[in-house]
Parts: sequence; C-alpha cells; structure tokens
Amino acid sequence: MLAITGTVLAVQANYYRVMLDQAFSLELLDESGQKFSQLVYELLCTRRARLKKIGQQICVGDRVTVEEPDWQGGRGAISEVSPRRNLLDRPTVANVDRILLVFALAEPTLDPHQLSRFLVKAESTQVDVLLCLNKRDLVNDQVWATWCDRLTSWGYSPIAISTYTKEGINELAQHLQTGVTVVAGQSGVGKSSLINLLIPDLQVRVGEVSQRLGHGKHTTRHVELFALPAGGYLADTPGFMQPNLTVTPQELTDCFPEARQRLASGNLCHFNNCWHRRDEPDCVVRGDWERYEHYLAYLEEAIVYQQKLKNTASADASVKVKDTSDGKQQQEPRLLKKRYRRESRRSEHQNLDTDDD
Ligand SMILES: Nc1nc2c(ncn2[C@@H]2O[C@H](COP(=O)(O)OP(=O)(O)OP(=O)(O)O)[C@@H](O)[C@H]2O)c(=O)[nH]1
Ligand SMILES: [Zn+2]
Repeated sequence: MLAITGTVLAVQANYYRVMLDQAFSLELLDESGQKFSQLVYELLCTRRARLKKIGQQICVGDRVTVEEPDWQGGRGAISEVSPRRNLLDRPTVANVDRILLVFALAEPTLDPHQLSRFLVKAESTQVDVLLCLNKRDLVNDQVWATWCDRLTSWGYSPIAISTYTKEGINELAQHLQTGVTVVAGQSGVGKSSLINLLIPDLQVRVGEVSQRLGHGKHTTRHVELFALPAGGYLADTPGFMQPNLTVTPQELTDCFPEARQRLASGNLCHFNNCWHRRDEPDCVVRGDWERYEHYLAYLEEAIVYQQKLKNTASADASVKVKDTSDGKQQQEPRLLKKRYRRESRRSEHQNLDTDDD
C-alpha cells in the first residue's frame, strides 16, 4: 500500500489536523443497506511516541506520513515528518512558499517608510515576497501608475486589487495556486476581506478567523492553513511582522532587491568584507536608488542588533561549568560558537576600517 502523506493544517494540544494529499473513498451502508461512498480529506492525528522520544516537533505546514488510519473515525498517527524547507516563526509555519504582503493604496494612507519596513521584514525570512495593493477603487489611474512605477524601481511587481470591485483578485489568485502562502500586512488594509474572497467557504468561520486575527478579547495566538479552492494553502499570521528588524548588517543587504541587484552586477566593493555603509570606499551598494536612505537607517538598527547578539553570546558563552572526574564542578572558558567567532573577527576588522567615520 502507498504511504499516506499530507500537510499539517493546524495543531491543537496534542492533535494535528492533517489534510491528505489524496482523499480516501470510504464505503458505507445507509439505513436501507445501500452502499454509498464518502470522501475523507482530513485525519485528526496523534504523534507517534518514537517522534516524541527524538524530540521531533510538528508544525503547521509540515509534510507528514500518517499510519494506521481509522477512516471511519477520521483518526490516524503521524509516523514521520519530512525535512523542512524553511520555518517561519511567530507564529510557526513550515515550508512557506511565499509571503503575500497586503497594503492599501488609501485608507490608511500608503506610507512608503512603513511599506519598506514590512518589505524588509518579509524579505528577512528569505521567502519570496508578493506585494499586493488593495483599495484600488479609492485612487485614480494616475496615483496607481505612480505607485506602480515607484515600487517597480524598488524591485517589486505590485498587483492592484480591490475587494470591493474584485479587480485583480483573479490575477492574484493565480499566484497562490501552489504551495503555502502566508498573508501579512498592516491592520485595516483589507486582509480579512481578501481572505473571504479567496476562500468563500470560510465565510462561515469569519468570526473564528477574527478571533485568531486578534480581534477577539480572549485571543490565543494560533495559526492555521486554509485550502484555496484552486489549490495551495493560505495562512493568516497574527503577530507575524513585528516592527523590529532582527537581521545582521550582512543579512540586511539581501533584504533589498535593489542592493541584491547591485551586488549581482559583477562589480565589487573595495573591501571583500564591505559592510556597505555610507562611508565605505568604492561600495557598489551606494548609489542613487530611492531606498538607499531607508537602507542606511536600517543598517544602524542591524548594527545594534548584531551587537546585542554578540553580547548575549559572550554572556552565555564565556564560562561553562564542567563536571570533573571526581564529581566536582569547575568553571572553564568556553569557546565561542563558530558563528560568533567568525562575526567577531569580521567586525574587529571592520571596526578598524571605520574607526574614523
Ligand atoms: N474602499 C475599499 N475598502 C475596502 C476594500 N477592502 C476592504 N475595505 C475596507 O477596509 C476596512 C478594513 O478591512 P479588513 O478586511 O477588516 O482589513 P484587515 O486587514 O483584515 O484589518 P485587520 O483585521 O485590522 O488586520 C473595512 O472597512 C473594509 O470594508 C477595498 O477594496 N476598497
Ligand atoms: Zn559595499
């Protein structure tokens, strides 16, 4: 028999709701003894003890193998979790294919700084970012064209939509037909309205969704995948997109398509470990691209973040307590983790380079 595989849609206590890759046709008898069949799409599963023993966590989005299905009872047991391609946190979703960032062209006013920050935050996950601008009905063609040009220069191809007129909804839906899409964006831009359009069956559950989104008073953070009618899954992520950036300076340049493009152009910075700061000699990232100033501002944050990382690393890592052979404990210096060792050498060098700025 073929292995039963599926995707974890939701995690509740010690149960995992698994959507099967192939629905199972269950043969049943009705009251008059007539056979009829019913399709089973999902199983509510437990986690095999063996997985628990090896500390294997199971997250929403995980691809799993299910054993011992009880088709009639809709139950099963997860026996295996496939290696993850990626894992977003807060809330946790595995194997994410894209982040759909939703902003509005008006109401609330589209603020380029805020949009930029959300974009950088989304890019920092290293997952593909799809940008969609809602409330197209509220602005004229000229306003839309100006934004479209501007965002194209940022390296994005925004899709204009309106949940009121339904403009752009089909085009957007086509981008979401495969894999897992995580929806993110500021409050009030129309995410809930969009999700209801994309998944009409969900309407009944809007109340629940709102609670998940944090509208309800007794909200627990909770993430769930919803199947899109034409394929693919959508996750709404309350709490995703905290305003603080948690990237190092080295990672930050990767969060700007404009900087990535400049670095990929074949030109090289003067120093091969260039931090791409304003005063670096012959830095290829420096230039007259619109968001260069945003980039420099975030770079300051990234430097502070890296310093914090380093301080934490040295606080936990400078000393370790070791059991000696006679059962006593002694303290001894601990080697820094490789990651921090490399960074600290690099920053030492950089500090020398940039002491005079
Ligand atoms: N004019 C216009 N208004 C819209 C559109 N889509 C949504 N709205 C309105 O925008 C407001 C916010 O919509 P929601 O769908 O609740 O937005 P949200 O992003 O889910 O907001 P949060 O739940 O706070 O995160 C509502 O009053 C909607 O009616 C649109 O395409 N055009
Ligand atoms: Zn540089």
